[in-house]
This record gives sequence, structure tokens and C-alpha cells, in this order.
Amino acid sequence: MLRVMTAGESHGKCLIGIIEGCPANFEINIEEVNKDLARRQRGYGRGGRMQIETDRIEILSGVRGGLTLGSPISFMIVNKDYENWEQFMNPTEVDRVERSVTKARPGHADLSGVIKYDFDDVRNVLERSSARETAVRVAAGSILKQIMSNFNIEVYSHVSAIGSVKLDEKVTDINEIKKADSSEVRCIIKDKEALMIEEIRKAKEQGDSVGGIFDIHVTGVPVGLGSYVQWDRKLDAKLSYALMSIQAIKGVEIGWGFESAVTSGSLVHDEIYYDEQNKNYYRTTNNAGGIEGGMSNGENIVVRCGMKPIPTLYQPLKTVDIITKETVSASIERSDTCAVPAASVVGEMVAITVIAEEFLKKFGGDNKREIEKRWKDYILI
Ligand SMILES: Cc1cc2nc3c(=O)[nH]c(=O)nc-3n(C[C@H](O)[C@H](O)[C@H](O)COP(=O)(O)O)c2cc1C
Ligand SMILES: C=C(O[C@@H]1CC(C(=O)O)=C[C@@H](OP(=O)(O)O)[C@H]1O)C(=O)O
Repeated sequence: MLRVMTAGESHGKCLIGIIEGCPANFEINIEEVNKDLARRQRGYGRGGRMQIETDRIEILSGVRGGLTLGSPISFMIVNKDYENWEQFMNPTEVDRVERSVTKARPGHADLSGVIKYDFDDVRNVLERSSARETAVRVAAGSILKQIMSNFNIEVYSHVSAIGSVKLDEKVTDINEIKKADSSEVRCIIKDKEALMIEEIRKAKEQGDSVGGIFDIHVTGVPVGLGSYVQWDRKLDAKLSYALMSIQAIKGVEIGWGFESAVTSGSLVHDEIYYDEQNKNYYRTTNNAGGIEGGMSNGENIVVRCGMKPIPTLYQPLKTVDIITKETVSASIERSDTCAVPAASVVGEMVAITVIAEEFLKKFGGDNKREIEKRWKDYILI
């Protein structure tokens, strides 16, 4: 079974990832992983931290001579910012008390975290609840993306809303979506891109923050990943669970999602046809987003995620000091104004991780040759 684990605090020495259950003999190009890490760092609206970091993966185990060994792949990503935070991360008792964060930020993990773990310093919570952790998920997903590309499975994303600026229509052309990387906000419609940038700029000026929506498309997924036979094996459920776990994601839609709930069945469901020449089934629409009955149906998988606005505000909201219990303004940690473009890269990598997990469940073996054989046998039926 494929499993991805992450460890590390935002301002600790480094982040650590472990991928367990990765089969042997797949080629891994580290520079491709570094490119995905860089994609996650970009985006208009990011704060000062991204000027400090240049995320790069260092493999510690599980890969030899560029090929996976079948053993757990472990890796690290150094936090360059650690040297600026050493006193915060390894404080003396006096420092710890004097530098403690006590004004819990509404919308962040701060208050529930200190109550749950019995802390008197919000830093003990924010270090790990921080979305810095998503760098590890991107690195792991990027490794799995390379493995999935051997089976013609690819993943892309683009931003479809920032704050109140939304695309007028859904984009389904993968060649268009591929262009998102060249946009500062990963938006492929030029006039909307300018409005989105302006929306973020205004929020920043006002000490506020904005959220948004991104769309993920996974292509080349064969029919039958996931299953209808048990609730916890459904592919739509697995994708929603994983994507919802990304910091600040508050909604996940498969295909038409909520829109399908308010549209007639005759307009929602995708009609099925058969191509005699190529001997395959096809549909002319993909409102289901490539998943029916908890299984991939051979169409592109389309998932949208809604991200709430960043909780840390430079014009802070009211909160309570956890020590004095007085009403105060929330603490201001250095912060992003908008991280939807970055989150869309995280979304891609989290989605491909789920697809890889399900793919390896269906076609899995210990090595590339076994898996290729099973996959070819199946797709040629
Ligand atoms: C890529 C990315 C960057 C983020 N940057 C910040 C940030 O700079 N400041 C902040 O307060 N929250 C940021 N967040 C959101 C918080 O991490 C998130 O709201 C918090 O962990 C609470 O979790 P929840 O929103 O899922 O409830 C970011 C999220 C992502 C995905
Ligand atoms: C470090 C990252 O994002 C961080 C996510 C984050 C949060 O609260 O989630 C808060 C900020 O941390 P810092 O105070 O160090 O600037 C972001 O920069 C990253 O994406 O690599």
C-alpha cells in the first residue's frame, strides 16, 4: 500500500517526507521534483518567506542511481529560514516565555491547538499547522507523478477564481490549462488574470486577504480506479479527503459538483456511445468529472477546490489573549495575502498521489515490469 508521511516544523531545520510502498525500477529525475517545488513557491500575493527559501529535495533513501529500490523513499527539504529562527526554535526557558505567541489568530489552528495539546504558546501549534508542510506533499506527489507518467497519466491545474473575480466559463482544453504556469496567478484568461492580480493587490493594501478556487484535471486515468463495493474505497471520496486536508481548503467538487445538484438529470448525466472502429466507449460531455459510482470512468478527472482567505491579517481581527483572557487584536505573523496559485500546485500533487495509490492498488506489483504487464493486459481488453 502506498503511503506518504510528512514531518517538520515551518521554521525547524528541515522538512522530512517518507513514501512507503513505491515499487522498484522507476526512474526519478530530481530536477523535475525541484521544478514542482519552485512552482509551489511562485504566485502573486505570497509573503516574504518565499524570497528566503529555494526549496530543493535531497533524497536520503530508497533511490539508487536514479531508480527506485522498492524500499521507503525518504527525503528532506532544508528550511533556509531556520538560521533566522534558531532562537525561537531552540529557546531557553526565559526566551520561550518572553517570545511566546499568545494572541490566537481567528481562522488558524492556534486556539484549538493550544487547548487540545495543553500549550501556553501558540508557536507550538503554528509551526506544524503551517502550510510549509505542503512542500513535502508536493515533492512526494512530484515523484509519484513521474511514476504515473509511465502510464500516460498526467495532472494539471489552473486558478478559476480569486476573491470575487471568477472565470465566466469552465476551461476543459488541456492545452490551454497547460499555459497556467506562465501566469503569475495561474489564470489562463488574460483579462481575468489582471483583475485577479488587482484583487490581491487591493487586499494587501488594506491589510486583508483573499481566497479563491482552482481546478485540477487528471488525464489518462484508466477506467476502474476506486470501487463502489465499499464506502471507503470510492475514488471521489478519497480525492475529496486528501484535497480537503490541504491547509485552508474548505470545499471540494467533483465535476459539476454543486451545480449538478440544481440542474435537471437530462442535462447533467453524460450520455454513453460506442466507437466500433476503436472498440471503446466514449462520452461527448464530462459533467461527472470522470468519476461515476466511486470509480474512474475513463474521462479526465476534474476536481475543483475552494480555498478560504488566509487567516493572518495585517489589520488583525479581534481575539482573546490565551494567558490574560483579555480581548486583543490577533497576532501578526509574516504572511501571504493570497496563496491560491500555490495551493493549486499542491492540489495537483495531492490528487496525483491519490491516483497513484489507487493505480498501484489495481495494477500493483513489486517492480515496474510487473506493473506495466498488468496495466497493458487490462487496457488492451
Ligand atoms: C500554500 C499555502 C500558503 C499559506 N500561507 C498562509 C500564510 O502565509 N498565513 C496564514 O495565516 N495562513 C496561510 N495558509 C493557510 C493556513 O495554513 C490554514 O488556514 C491553517 O493551517 C488553518 O487550517 P484550515 O484553514 O484548513 O482550517 C496557507 C495555506 C496554503 C495552502
Ligand atoms: C512557508 C510557507 O508558507 C507559510 C504558510 C503559513 C501558514 O500559516 O500556513 C505562514 C507563512 O509562514 P512564515 O511566517 O514563515 O512566512 C507562510 O510563508 C511555504 O508555503 O513554504
